[in-house]
Amino acid sequence: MLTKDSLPLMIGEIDYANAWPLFVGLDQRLDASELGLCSRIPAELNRKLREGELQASAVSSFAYGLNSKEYLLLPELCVGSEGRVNSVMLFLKQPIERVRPQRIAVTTASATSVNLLKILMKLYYDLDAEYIPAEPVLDQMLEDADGALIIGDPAIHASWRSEELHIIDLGELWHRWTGLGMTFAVVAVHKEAAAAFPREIHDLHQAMLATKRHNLADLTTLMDKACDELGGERAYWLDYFTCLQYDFGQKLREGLALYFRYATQLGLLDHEVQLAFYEDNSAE
Ligand SMILES: C=C(O[C@@H]1C=C(C(=O)O)C=C[C@H]1O)C(=O)O
Repeated sequence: MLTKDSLPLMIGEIDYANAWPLFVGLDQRLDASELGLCSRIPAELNRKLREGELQASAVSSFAYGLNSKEYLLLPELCVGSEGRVNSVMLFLKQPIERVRPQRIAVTTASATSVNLLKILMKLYYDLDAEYIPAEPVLDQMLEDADGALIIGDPAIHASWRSEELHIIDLGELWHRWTGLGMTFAVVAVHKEAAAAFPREIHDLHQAMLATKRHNLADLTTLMDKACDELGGERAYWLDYFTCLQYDFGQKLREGLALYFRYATQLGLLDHEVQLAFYEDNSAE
């Protein structure tokens, strides 16, 4: 049970550049006695939120689907794309039109993208592959597989040095197939935390919206940080942060609802998922 001793609430931050617009500078907008941040890869955040070590977190959209009865979505916040995402990519030794991959190594960091890959392989390509969970190290993954799914910063680095490989950008393929956006990550809050700490969750939501607006209004800070910490050119990062979408608009919500329907149809989820949003009652 959550009590006043539960403060500060712990909030999960995705440890990849794709989530920076929602998190860079966020700590300065939070009261540290109310809210603290914990930065991890998505799979760890998914687990920590489920087990109650975190009260709210950016998580894989698929993790929201698994636990949708316990979670609420914070409105107007997500990591998605309507087209190329540039960091959720399948690296293939042979073009898929020529050789159908039988064994695909998939990063253990992801939940959304691994299941998106399964959906695309089955329903778009009519292909039953074997999926082998693996650390996201391209060369190792390809030692014993026809393809490798990698997400986040490791995918960006892999894409810079994979000339001989054939790359499928999953955001782009999803958009070409469905005409919709794809939502890779959402910000979910435990229903119990939203009920017990309405003011703190209100503050978190407002701080994240303000952080997002500030970071996207001028991408200079994020581009410089990315060049310093991850390498590459400013032009690359300008394109990267411009392709990504953070507002969870209609095309991304519709895309996510369709993704959940396909996941249920294929038995990747054992229930239907409705998107349920947090409503700010903090003023009552
Ligand atoms: C856009 C991306 O989305 C990420 C993909 C996730 C997943 O597949 O579970 C989780 C969080 C997102 O930040 C990326 O990895 O680059």
